[in-house]
Amino acid sequence: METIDVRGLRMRYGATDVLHDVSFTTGSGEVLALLGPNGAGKTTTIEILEGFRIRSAGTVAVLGVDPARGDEVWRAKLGVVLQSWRDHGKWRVRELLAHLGRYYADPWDADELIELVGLSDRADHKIKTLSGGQRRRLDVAIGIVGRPELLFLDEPTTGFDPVARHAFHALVRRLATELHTTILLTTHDLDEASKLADRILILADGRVLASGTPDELTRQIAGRDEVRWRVGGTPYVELTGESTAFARELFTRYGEAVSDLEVRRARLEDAYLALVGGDR
Ligand SMILES: Nc1ncnc2c1ncn2[C@@H]1O[C@H](COP(=O)(O)OP(=O)(O)OP(=O)(O)O)[C@@H](O)[C@H]1O
Repeated sequence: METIDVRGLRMRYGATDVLHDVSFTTGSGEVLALLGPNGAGKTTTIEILEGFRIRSAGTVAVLGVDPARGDEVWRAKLGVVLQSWRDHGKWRVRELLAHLGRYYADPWDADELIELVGLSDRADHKIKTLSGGQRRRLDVAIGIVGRPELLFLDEPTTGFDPVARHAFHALVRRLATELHTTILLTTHDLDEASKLADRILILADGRVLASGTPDELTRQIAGRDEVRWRVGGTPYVELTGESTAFARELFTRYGEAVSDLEVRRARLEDAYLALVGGDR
C-alpha cells in the first residue's frame, strides 16, 4: 500500500480551479518535496491530505484512508506541524511536549524529543520567550511527538538560521531513514529540496509539471554544465553536457594560456527556472 495515493485531485474555490489534475504517490520512508511558485497549490494539497480541506474531485488515500473520512485513530498516525501554539505562551517547552504526548499510544519521551530538535537549553523556558526559529523547532517537535508514520511539513525551515537548518535537515533524514517516517514537505529552498528529498514534485498553477529524483530533474531539464574560462584575458562561456571532456580539450588546445577556469554543474535551480519561468 502506498503511504499517499493521489489521483486526479481537483480543488475549486468558487469558480476558480487551483488544483487541476494532480496525481502522485509516496512509498513508506520516502521524503517527497513539493516545489512550486507562490500560489501553486502546495498548501492546498497538504491540507487536503491532512483532512483540513475537502477536495472538489479525485481520489485520495492517506495511510489507506480517505482524509475526508479520517477518524482519530487515523489522525494519530499523522504528524502535522501547525503554528497554532502561540496561545500556550505560558507553558514551558518540556511541559507542553509531555502534555501533548499523553494523547498518543507511543509518544517520544519529552527530553529525548527536545534533544532531537535541538532545544535542550530551552526545555524549562516558557514558549513565549523562544525566538522565531526556536518556536518553529518546537512546532516540529509537536508534529512528531506521537511518532507519526507520515509527517507533513509546510515550509518547515522558514526563519531558521544556517545551523538550525543544518540540524533540521539531519533530523528529517534521520526520521526517514531510521524511523521510516514518510515525509511530505513544501519548501522554496531548492538546495534544501535537493538535499532532503528522495523525490521532488514540481507544481505550478495547480498542475504537476515534473517529478523525479533531484538528479533526474536536474539532468532531464537543465542538463548542461556551464564552463567559463579566459584565454589571453578574453572571457569565454560554453554550455556543455560533457564539461570534463570539454575542459581537457581546452587545455590540449590552449595549454597554459587558459586561466580562470570554472565549471558550474547544472543545478536543480536551473531545472526549476526552466520549468516555471525565470521571470516570476
Ligand atoms: N480559502 C481559499 N479561498 C479561495 N482561494 C484560495 C483559498 N486558499 C487558497 N486559495 C488560492 O489557491 C491558490 C493556491 O494556494 P496555496 O496556498 O495552496 O499555494 P502555495 O503553493 O502553498 O503557495 P505559497 O508558496 O505562496 O505558500 C492560490 O491562488 C490561492 O489564492
